[in-house]
Amino acid sequence: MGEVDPAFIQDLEHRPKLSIIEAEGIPLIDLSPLYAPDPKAIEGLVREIGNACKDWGFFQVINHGVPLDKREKIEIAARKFFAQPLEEKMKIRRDEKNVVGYNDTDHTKNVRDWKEVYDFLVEEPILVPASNKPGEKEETQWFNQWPESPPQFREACEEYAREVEKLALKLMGLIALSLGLPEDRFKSYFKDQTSVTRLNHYPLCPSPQLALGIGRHKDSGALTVLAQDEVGGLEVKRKTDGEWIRVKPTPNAYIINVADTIQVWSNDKYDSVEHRVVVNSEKERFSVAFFLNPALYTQVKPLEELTNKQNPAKYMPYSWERFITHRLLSNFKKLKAENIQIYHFSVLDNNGISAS
Ligand SMILES: O=C(O)CCC(=O)C(=O)O
Ligand SMILES: [Fe+2]
Repeated sequence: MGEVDPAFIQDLEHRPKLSIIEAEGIPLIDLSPLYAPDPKAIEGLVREIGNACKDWGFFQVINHGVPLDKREKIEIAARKFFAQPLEEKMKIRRDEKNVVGYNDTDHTKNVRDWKEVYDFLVEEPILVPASNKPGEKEETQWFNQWPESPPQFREACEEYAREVEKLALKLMGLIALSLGLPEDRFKSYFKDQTSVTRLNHYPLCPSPQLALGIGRHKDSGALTVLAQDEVGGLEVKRKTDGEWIRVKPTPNAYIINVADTIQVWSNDKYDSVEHRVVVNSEKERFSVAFFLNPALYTQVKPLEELTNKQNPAKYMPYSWERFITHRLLSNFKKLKAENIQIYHFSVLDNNGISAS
């Protein structure tokens, strides 16, 4: 990636501003009560999590229980992997058959992102329909594609994902409690999870005012656990006024965001919030995102306990299989139409995609 190809250039309204607003407001939550259970402390924590989900859709956590050495190991492995020549990385490139692996041509809302990524499934293989055509009968399996080098890359990735998965599931328990539900309310959805871990590399960009590392978007799963390095660049759209707020790097903290599936389960009590990544011309940036996704056979719909006559379901049920296959099979190329979104299943705003 040298000069800025027009494919990367954002429309004027989406270009990053030169002035940065750093996020004082994004809550920093101490999870230590989880590990020294005192019922009173957990109550306070649940309240904090609920408020953060409602007000921001984003928060950072410290004392989260993920060992620092696992994070350091995957960060080193990621740097070594991305530092290899392109032809080496292209050996494990993602395509319509192998939906996880390396890619350097992701588009978000039809503009190319200034980044390269490596994805792997947390549980594999996953048995899926061979295409996202309606009525597809043929099945195929999704597998991880591991690079030959650097050595210990696979081990670093797998160990990291196991630890972050525990944190993600604990957070789902706290979120359930914050919605007035039993702690294990969401547990069964993740028994056969389709979670993905993504290594992101944002190279130096000669024109950071024109392009974005990843354009504005919402994550589609349940929640995301993100490790960003010390460079910074993640921006969150503040709910109160729509301003883009920079999330300040906090050493060894994780950034958590509510994603689309929680928005639907909670019947819009918690929103999935837009975010994006600004790149820079002096420092390359790395991040690791763990997307906690439900099982393929999940029918995503507002939880019955959270809906009633006064507050009817705002979404029609939709199949996670359909949603994720659509996203994974299309996210590496320019689309003619907008990608699948939860509002396509909104009861009020259904513009034609049937919820099968
Ligand atoms: O790199 C980051 O800080 C965020 C990446 C992100 O939002 C994503 O991969 O969905
Ligand atoms: Fe994201």
